[in-house]
Amino acid sequence: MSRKLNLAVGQLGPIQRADSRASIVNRLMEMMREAKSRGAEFIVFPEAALTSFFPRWYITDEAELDSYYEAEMPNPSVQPLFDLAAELGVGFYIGYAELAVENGRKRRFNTSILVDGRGKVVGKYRKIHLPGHADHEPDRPFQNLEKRYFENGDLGFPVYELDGNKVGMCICNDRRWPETWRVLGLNGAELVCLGYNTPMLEPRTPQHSHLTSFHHLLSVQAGAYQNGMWVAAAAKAGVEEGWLLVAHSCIVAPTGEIVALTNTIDDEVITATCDFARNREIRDHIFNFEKHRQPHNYKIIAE
Ligand SMILES: NC(=O)N[C@@H](C(=O)O)c1ccc(O)cc1
Repeated sequence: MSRKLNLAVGQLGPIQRADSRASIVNRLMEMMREAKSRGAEFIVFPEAALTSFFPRWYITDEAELDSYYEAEMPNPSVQPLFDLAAELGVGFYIGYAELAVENGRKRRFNTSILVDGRGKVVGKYRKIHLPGHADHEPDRPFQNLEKRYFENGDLGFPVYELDGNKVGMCICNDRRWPETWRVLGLNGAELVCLGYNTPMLEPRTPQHSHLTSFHHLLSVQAGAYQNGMWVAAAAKAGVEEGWLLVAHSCIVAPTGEIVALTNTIDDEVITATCDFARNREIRDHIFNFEKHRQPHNYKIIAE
């Protein structure tokens, strides 16, 4: 019998600046309960799922900036979500802004974790491709200051054993880069979890704004197909602090087919059964890496 995972994606509607961590954690818990009632064993939540997407603002006050980060994970405000995961036996992926102190230095990362069905953290990823800019650009309608507020991730693209399945992670802008998916594929991922906050308006290339959803799905479907992996992609969607974020959270099969897709811009749960035998249909044939890859011709992409 093939190995299967009943999977959910928990799309979040917007989080406004004034929303408390407790109210957000309640929304996540409600979606986790719904996922469980629909038979799911694992749920994927968005990038920066505990706060409004603060890189849209130029923040000069350090204490204010720190208030968007988690210095520990779990911490008292998110502990109820971990407790519920253990109670229901539902693991999860979640993104958050991480504040770490390493060798006496404050470090900031755009981070995600994998939590198993016992409520235990089994893996961490720090976003590698940071979009945007490091300096205030006052002519923009909103900022995209990820290069100011985060360091590039330093953990590579690890793949973790999670309740018997091989699971990798990436975050938002990472999905646009084929290298992300290929490295995860080479590392053995069977399922990749992805959270994102993507504004519909492209301030520097407004002629692409109507393509935002297309580019999102194009990237995720290509990543899944070209590496024979399942992908679960969770948006923070809807009108957040006045700006519309793309929705279209989805579960994509190793064939590149969308098997579940949200149809709102609010909190919404979608589910699908991942049959890991389907990965082999791709990886044993059209994308059989051992047989068909030609890495000596690819050196330029890693230089
Ligand atoms: N959180 C992210 O990485 N978001 C980026 C993305 O979706 O690639 C993104 C894209 C366009 C923007 O104008 C701002 C941010």
